[in-house]
Amino acid sequence: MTFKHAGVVGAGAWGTALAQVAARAGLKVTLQAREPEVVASIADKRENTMFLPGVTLEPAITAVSDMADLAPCDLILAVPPAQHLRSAMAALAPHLKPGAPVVLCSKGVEQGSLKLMTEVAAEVLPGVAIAVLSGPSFAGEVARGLPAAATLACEDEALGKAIVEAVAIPAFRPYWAADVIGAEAGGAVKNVLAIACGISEGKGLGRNAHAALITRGFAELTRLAVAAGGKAETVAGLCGLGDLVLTCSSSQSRNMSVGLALGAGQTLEQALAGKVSVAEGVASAPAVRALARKLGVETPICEAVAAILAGEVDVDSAILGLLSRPLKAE
Ligand SMILES: NC(=O)c1ccc[n+]([C@@H]2O[C@H](COP(=O)([O-])OP(=O)(O)OC[C@H]3O[C@@H](n4cnc5c(N)ncnc54)[C@H](O)[C@@H]3O)[C@@H](O)[C@H]2O)c1
Ligand SMILES: O=P(O)(O)OC[C@H](O)CO
Repeated sequence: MTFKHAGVVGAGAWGTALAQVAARAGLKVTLQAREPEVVASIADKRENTMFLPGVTLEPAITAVSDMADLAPCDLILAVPPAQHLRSAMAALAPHLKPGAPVVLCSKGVEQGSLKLMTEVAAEVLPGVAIAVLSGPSFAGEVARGLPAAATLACEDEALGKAIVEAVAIPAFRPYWAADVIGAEAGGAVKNVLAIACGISEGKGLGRNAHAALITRGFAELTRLAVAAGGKAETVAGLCGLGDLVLTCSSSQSRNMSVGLALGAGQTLEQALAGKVSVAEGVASAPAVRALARKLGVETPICEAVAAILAGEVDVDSAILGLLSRPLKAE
């Protein structure tokens, strides 16, 4: 099984960076953008000035507006924000080449339905082979060719390894795993935990608190992934622990940045003002909280983030609440 032509749905920072990777891996790439100005800037300047400025795009990338232009693609990378995956895949469905697999690259849990991305895709694209790409990967670094590694999860081992072969380059190393649920759960929950780490940093709570949040947050992420049907060993890899460490450790993260602003005393509205890019943890926090409750999983840090974002509790009270929890075995 080989692929020649990748279609990328969503030309935000990550969709554009993945288009770069696919082009560098030797694929022809059609990048579908929602914004006409993105299509124009790629055509005119070879640059996505709105979402990934400062990176010259590979000649093999063509930007289009119309989903129908993805009809010849034999491999699809789906990279819209998580809350728009359903509508984007519904728009793609009539144009999807028969047999073309779809790799889900969005990180989040759908509000309302509380569904993971593979569950959403299974509903909108019945019968289509699905894979998940997730891991520690800031788009700007990947697009500039700095080294990164990620998990490429696909239940069908032969297909998963064929996708790995198709998109791998020395500077972007996907590792195959069978466990799609573990891979996507890690990416969804780490965004919520990164907001918590940002709040801690913004409040000046210190490095000890930061390490405790990452570690106890990882316990929450693991519990939720396992309860959802994933495996603990999957989230101990790039798509879970790896991405959690990255996202909780850098102000390059949009999620951590929102937390930093909240911790410094801004309102959520102020923290998000003027941003064209998406901080997925903001939309996913209430869904992660509701999903954890539904599955009977204790996630006190995600609960605290969801409560702060919803305005149910202020930052100081939420921190006090976490520090006052009953002591227990690790
Ligand atoms: N940026 C990264 O470093 C990175 C890395 C890995 C994964 N991701 C994930 O990739 C996904 C996309 O993030 P991004 O960083 O590429 O986006 P972005 O923040 O750079 O851009 C916003 C995206 O949202 C789209 N959008 C806005 N409103 C929309 C609507 N109503 N319907 C459909 N699409 C809409 C825009 O077209 C654009 O593609 C997210 O789930 C994110 O977690 C991002
Ligand atoms: O900027 P963030 O917080 O959306 O994180 C980007 C990627 O998910 C990091 O792997």
